[in-house]
Parts: sequence; structure tokens; C-alpha cells
Amino acid sequence: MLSTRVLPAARNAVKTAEVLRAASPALRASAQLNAPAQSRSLYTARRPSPAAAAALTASFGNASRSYAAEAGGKFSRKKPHFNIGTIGHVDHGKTTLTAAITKHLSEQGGGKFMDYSQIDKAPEEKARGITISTAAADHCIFSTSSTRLLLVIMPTSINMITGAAQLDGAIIVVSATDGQMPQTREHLLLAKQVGIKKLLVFINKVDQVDDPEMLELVEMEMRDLLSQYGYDGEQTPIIMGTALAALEGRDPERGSKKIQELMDAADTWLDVPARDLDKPFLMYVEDVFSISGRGTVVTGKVERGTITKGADVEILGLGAKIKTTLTGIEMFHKELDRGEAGDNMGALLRGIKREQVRRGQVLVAPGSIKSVKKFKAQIYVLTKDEGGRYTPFMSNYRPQLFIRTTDVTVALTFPPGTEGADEKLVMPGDNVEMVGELVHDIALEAGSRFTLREGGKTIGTGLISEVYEK
Ligand SMILES: Nc1nc2c(ncn2[C@@H]2O[C@H](COP(=O)(O)OP(=O)(O)OP(=O)(O)O)[C@@H](O)[C@H]2O)c(=O)[nH]1
Repeated sequence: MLSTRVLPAARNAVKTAEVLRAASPALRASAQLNAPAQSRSLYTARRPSPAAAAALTASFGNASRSYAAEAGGKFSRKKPHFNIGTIGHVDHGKTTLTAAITKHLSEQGGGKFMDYSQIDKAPEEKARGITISTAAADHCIFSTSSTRLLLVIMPTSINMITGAAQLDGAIIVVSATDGQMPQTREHLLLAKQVGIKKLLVFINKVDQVDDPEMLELVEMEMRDLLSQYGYDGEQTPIIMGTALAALEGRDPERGSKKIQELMDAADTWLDVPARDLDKPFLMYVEDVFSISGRGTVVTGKVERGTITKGADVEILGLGAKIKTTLTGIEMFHKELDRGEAGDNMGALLRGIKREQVRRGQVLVAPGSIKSVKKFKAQIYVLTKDEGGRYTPFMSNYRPQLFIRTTDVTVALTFPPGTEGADEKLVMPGDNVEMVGELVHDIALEAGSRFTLREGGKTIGTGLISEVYEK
């Protein structure tokens, strides 16, 4: 297993970077003036300490031994693989529901129970977008009757942005006591943005609401909201229950039975995504490890295409364009000959030093995508009700652009020839075409989606229409 858990020393360093990200607008502004330095420090902060590296080496070695002992020693693709996450407003019960699902599925032999504290144990990881998916992968993979599930928790919008690229489907958790809240709306928007086609809704904490009309109202409002954000408001399954009761093994009518309904709905309603198997290989780098005796391993998710052991690949972005050969592929404690779109895998690279690769870059089929600094995009600016800005911005606005596993400062201007560009204001709620210029190059193409953040909050989302090579 290529464990991507971060050990304490690395965590603290990352936390410092995270604090900077969440800092006041003034601090953010000054950090943005020094964007290259800030970005460098972020990447440096992610490097595991020697102790962490040693532990990873040990983990890699042990894992190799443990799966060698398993029958066949190969990862099975029998059931379709599906990454599903809980999203929604703070305290509405995402963690409790995730724990309840693992309990329920484990009782049916579909995985190992992870209690609340296990899921919640790494707040720093959650804060920086390394979601529970890696922890879940470490423990086990959950199965429903027809699907393999990897459970992911997205407690905050930042996780949603940096981690949601991995989500194939999501359960939006809404507390029956509050109904929809600003983060419910923000997460719906972001779910759409990261390409999640279908959602499930779990109206939680029904034990705290006596009035059935109140529950109906929450459901009606959720259906309206789903439609408003381009989801199927009529057909989307909405399940009402109590995650806490399910977790505590009481009130099965509103507890475990509702979790079963939710899992049945996941099996029937959510479509296993059509993987982009035929497109050129692209995997984004989440973590890089040096494994003694073996070389440099990068972990991340394959966004598209397939790759076989021995294939040539290119490390691209953040100033790099390096050709190498992929000499090993590993996933879920198993060695593979082939990786494909949707896989979270580890790739062993020939002749590459640890320092040559970093989070935010991509591994690609050579020549299949360009790494660029300049692009044109359609941008939606979030309203304050969606958690966005209260005030408009002007040309040359410099927020942070998040895409895949990286974030880079971008200067946004109006396309050449825009009338009154110097005085033009972009209001919260606007949909606007803009040209972006990044301080570092990253692998981009028409159709790439990104998110804009400033001062610790999401302020916009975008879709690239054109890239400029020079
Ligand atoms: N009464 C009741 N309380 C619940 C239920 N589900 C969760 N809670 C409680 O609600 C609180 C928040 O639950 P969490 O699961 O931590 O919520 P979360 O959405 O993961 O919260 P963040 O990670 O902070 O965003 C906890 O105190 C839970 O025990 C439920 O069905 N009924």
C-alpha cells in the first residue's frame, strides 16, 4: 500500500501553510504579492520529514509482503469502483453518517467499521483537503450489493475543492432542524462544478423534529434547490433518518433501515461514471515518496486514460517537463500491470529524484497536454449567500486558482477589446469571460475546471475555453 497518511511533523508544517491560506484578507493580500515564495513554501511544507519517509518506506514494504500473501495477489475489478462523499453544512452530520454507513456495511460483511473518532481523527488532513479517502483506503474498501465504495468526507468547502475532484457521487447531508444553509448551497454548486452528475440527499437528525410538516418543508426546499443548481430535483432520492441512532444501534426504523435505503439508492440511482479510458493518460500528483531500494513513488488519481507498466510518461507543470518510465503500479495493497481512469494509484518512476516531482504536477502520456500560464475562461462569481464575496472586483484581480491538487495565484483581466475594461466591475453572481495569467505554469486545456479562492473562502468557479501557449 502506498500510504498517503501524513505524519505529525509534516502535518504541522502543512498546518502553517493552511493558516496562511485562511488568514485575514490583509495577510492574504501581502502573501499574494509574494505569491511565488508562498507557493514554494507550500510545496516545501508538504515534504515528509525523514521519520515520516522512513515510516512510509516501512509501510510500503509491509504492504508489499501482506498482499503478496493474498490469493492471486491482484486487485479485483469485479465490482465497479465508486468514490462517494458526504458533503453539506457544518455540523449537519457528515462524519456521523459516514461512521454509520461503515458500521452498517461492516455488519453485512462489506468492510470494516470505522468509528467517529477514527474518521474524525485527522482534522489537519481534512483541513488541507487530504480527505478521509486515504484513511478509508488504508483500512478497507466498502461494498454495497453491487458497488465498491470508497467513502470520502468533505467537511468544508476547501476539501470539496481540493479533494472533490476525486468524487464520483455525493450524499448531501442536511439537518432537519436547520434545513438548507449557506454551505449546503455552496457544496451543491461545487459538486456541479467538479462534475458530479447525481446526488443523494440525507435529511438527518429527524429525531429532533416532531412536526412532519417541517420535514416535508425541508424536503421541498431541497428539491427546489437541487433543480436550481441543475440537478434532478424531482427524481433525486431524499432519505430521512438519524445517523446518530444508526451509529448507536437504536431506533432501527429511523436508523439502520434508513442507512440501508441510502445504500440501495446509491446502488440504483447513482451512475457509475463512464471513465475516460480512451483519452490520453493523465494522473495528478498528490504525494511523492522516496522508497529506499525502489526509488521515487508518486500517488494520485488517474483522471483519464490507461497506463501499463513500462510505459513512457511525462512529469508536467510548475516549471517541469521531464520524460521518464513508469516501472511499477500499485493500488489498495496490490501490484498491478495496468492503471486506468478512476484509480487512485501509486506510480514508481525510473531515475527520478524525489525533489524532481511535487504535488500539483501531473503525470501524462508524453505530448498529450500542455503546461501553460495563460488561458481564457468562463467564470461564475459566487454571491454572498453562496459564501462568496460581498463586493465586486475589477480587472487585474488576483485570487488563488485551485485545480486538481494545486493552487496558484492568477491575475484576472477582461479579454482584449472589452469596452471600458478599466472601470468595469464584476459583481457577485456574475457570469463573466476573463483571461487568466498564472504565476506558475500548470497542465491545462479547454474544458478544465477550476475554483477561485480568496481570504479562506471560495469566491468563484471557472471553466477554461482556450489556452495560450506563449
Ligand atoms: N440528535 C441527533 N444528533 C446528531 C445526528 N447526527 C449527528 N448528530 C450530532 O450532530 C453533531 C455534528 O455531527 P457531525 O457528524 O460531527 O457533523 P459534521 O457535518 O461532520 O460536522 P463538521 O465536520 O464539523 O462539518 C454531533 O454532535 C452529532 O452527534 C442525529 O441523527 N441526531
